Amino acid sequence: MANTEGVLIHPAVDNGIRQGSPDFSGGVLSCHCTDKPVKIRVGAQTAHNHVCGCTKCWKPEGAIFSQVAVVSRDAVEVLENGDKLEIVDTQAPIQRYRCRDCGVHMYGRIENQDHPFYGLDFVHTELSGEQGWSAPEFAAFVSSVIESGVDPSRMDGIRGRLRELGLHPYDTLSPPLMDAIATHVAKQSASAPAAASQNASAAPQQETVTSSPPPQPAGQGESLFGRLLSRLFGGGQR
Ligand SMILES: N[C@@H](CCC(=O)N[C@@H](CS)C(=O)NCC(=O)O)C(=O)O
Ligand SMILES: [Zn+2]
Repeated sequence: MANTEGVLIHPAVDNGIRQGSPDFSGGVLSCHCTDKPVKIRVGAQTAHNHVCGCTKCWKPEGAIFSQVAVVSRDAVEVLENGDKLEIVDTQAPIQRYRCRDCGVHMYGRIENQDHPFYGLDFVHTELSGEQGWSAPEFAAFVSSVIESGVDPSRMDGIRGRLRELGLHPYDTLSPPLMDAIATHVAKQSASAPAAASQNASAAPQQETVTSSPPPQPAGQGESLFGRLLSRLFGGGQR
């Protein structure tokens, strides 16, 4: 049994997980600026809340995981000081809007309509004073915390603590989300022109989900899973 004593994940979960309210219908997120804070209305309950260990998602000071959930992009509205928002990485599949003064990420948006999660924005509900937001359900990209400087020897304790909290640790996303992504990619592959997938000497196909990874020529041995990861997350295989 791993020693989980003193392992901190994120302030929103370290003292136990607060359940969401079924009738909760949203609130206002504020950045950390005391002067002219950016304010965003999220006008609906969130879904698929989780803690994420990747290096891209915003984490509060000292936390090794972020807490991030999705909501329909139609429910997200910039209320105040939107002129302070800047996109962290315009090439990333998720365009994260941060306050240029305090660095807090206010929302992440997918502009590529072929992305499996198009239509959903990513938000950090801890930025709101309201209670009732959907509770975190699992831990994603757990091994990625090593990329942020966590010593690999701590991983047993971190995974053990996540399990104690009821946040099952995954090194990508949870199985239902990975299945949804794979279903989307499989449908796209099935509807692609037959000639493109049958002719190994054909020109490389354009990537349809993310803009960042170089397109892979059909028939050069890359697995469906590899294509899925690079299309979704915009990098190489992990
Ligand atoms: N190991 C990588 C994983 C990054 C990653 O794939 N993050 C996921 C979860 S947030 C993603 O969807 N990335 C898309 C993006 O950052 O736009 C890291 O930690 O930087
Ligand atoms: Zn992440």
